[in-house]
Amino acid sequence: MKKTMGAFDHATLPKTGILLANLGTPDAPTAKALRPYLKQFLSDRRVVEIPRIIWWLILNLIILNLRPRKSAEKYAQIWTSEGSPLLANARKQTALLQGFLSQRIASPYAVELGMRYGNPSIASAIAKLQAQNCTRILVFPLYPQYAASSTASALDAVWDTLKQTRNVPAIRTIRNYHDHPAYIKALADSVREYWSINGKPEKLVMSFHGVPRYTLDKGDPYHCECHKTGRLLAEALGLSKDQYLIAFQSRFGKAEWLKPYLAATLEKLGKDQVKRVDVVCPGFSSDCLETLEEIAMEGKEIFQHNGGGEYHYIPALNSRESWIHAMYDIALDNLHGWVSTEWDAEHARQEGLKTALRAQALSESKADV
Ligand SMILES: C=CC1=C(C)c2cc3[nH]c(cc4nc(cc5[nH]c(cc1n2)c(C)c5CCC(=O)O)C(CCC(=O)O)=C4C)c(C)c3C=C
Ligand SMILES: [Fe+2]
Ligand SMILES: [Fe+2]
Repeated sequence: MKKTMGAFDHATLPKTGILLANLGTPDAPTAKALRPYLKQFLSDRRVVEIPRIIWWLILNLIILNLRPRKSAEKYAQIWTSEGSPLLANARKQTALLQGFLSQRIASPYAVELGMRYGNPSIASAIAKLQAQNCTRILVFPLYPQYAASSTASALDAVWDTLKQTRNVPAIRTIRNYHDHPAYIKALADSVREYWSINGKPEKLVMSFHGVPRYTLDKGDPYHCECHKTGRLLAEALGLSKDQYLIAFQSRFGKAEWLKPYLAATLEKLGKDQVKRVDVVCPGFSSDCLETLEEIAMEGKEIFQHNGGGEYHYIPALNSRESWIHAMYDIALDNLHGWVSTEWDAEHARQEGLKTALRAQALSESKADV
């Protein structure tokens, strides 16, 4: 009989898998590639919560006819020789974390990247981890602040995949790390480094991806977690309350989203003739369409069109060493009992396990089934 992915095998040692989960991106900056990506994204009930029939009509009759072309034009402006910045950055983070862990974790482990929408899918990442005999998986969403539309949606994709799996691994999930000291330090380091090269602004704007206002009313902690990250980053940078602002970007649709909107904030700062504004996006672990086009290009246009002075976008954490270090710290906080950092003890444990497995396989191969 054909064995399924991740099928039990007596003779192999179990590993711990780390599944880095991010949002995903289209395969190409074209309307043809944008259509299935947007269809998958915007059909997610965690992302759009309005009644299905009404939304089905709006999505299929209006949005999927107009948005793919418009979004493709935006993606074309930020696409690189390595493809989508979000995917290229997430791949680098995966490889760097894998390398970083190899110097610190003595137990067998594997790291894979899965995207909630598009490729490589979360299902393909889980299949790769299971093929490497990972019997335990830590799901690490690359969203520091929890939102149902990002974090919970990534977890939905994990459960949906596991529903179709016989030999389900043990699962742990990281809910958030908006106030983790290593994450805040990585953010503060990146801003300080930017300022040491480019000088300081009159105002620092911390811009987070928006979500509909009703999600806050229904109990989503995202708004509060963004504010806490903002406050901790300001404290780490020694900023007073009048030196920084928190705003929310990327409003989608007609409903009210979290306020203040970034566009209105930049418009006001421009009208107030602020001499220099820097914008940082602490919620995005990788640069992507939302930072490189909406913040670095559109934001600059809004600020300066309204009379503002210099405008700087401070890059996302991407593959900064302090961020890879923070990813390691956050992962390790959630891997207690699953991995060891003590090489000699772990080596002895692995040798013992191998011997026990060999003996067990031998005795079971002799036993009647
Ligand atoms: C913090 C992370 C994110 C949350 C929360 C989030 C919510 C959310 N997004 C949309 C609609 C769109 N977002 C789009 C792009 C996009 N969104 C995030 C992150 C979060 N979204 C990222 C990192 C990106 C960029 C992806 C890339 O390829 O670079 C898009 C697609 C682009 C476009 O057509 O504008 C849409 C659409 C909603 C409705 C929502 C919460 C309800
Ligand atoms: Fe989004
Ligand atoms: Fe956007």
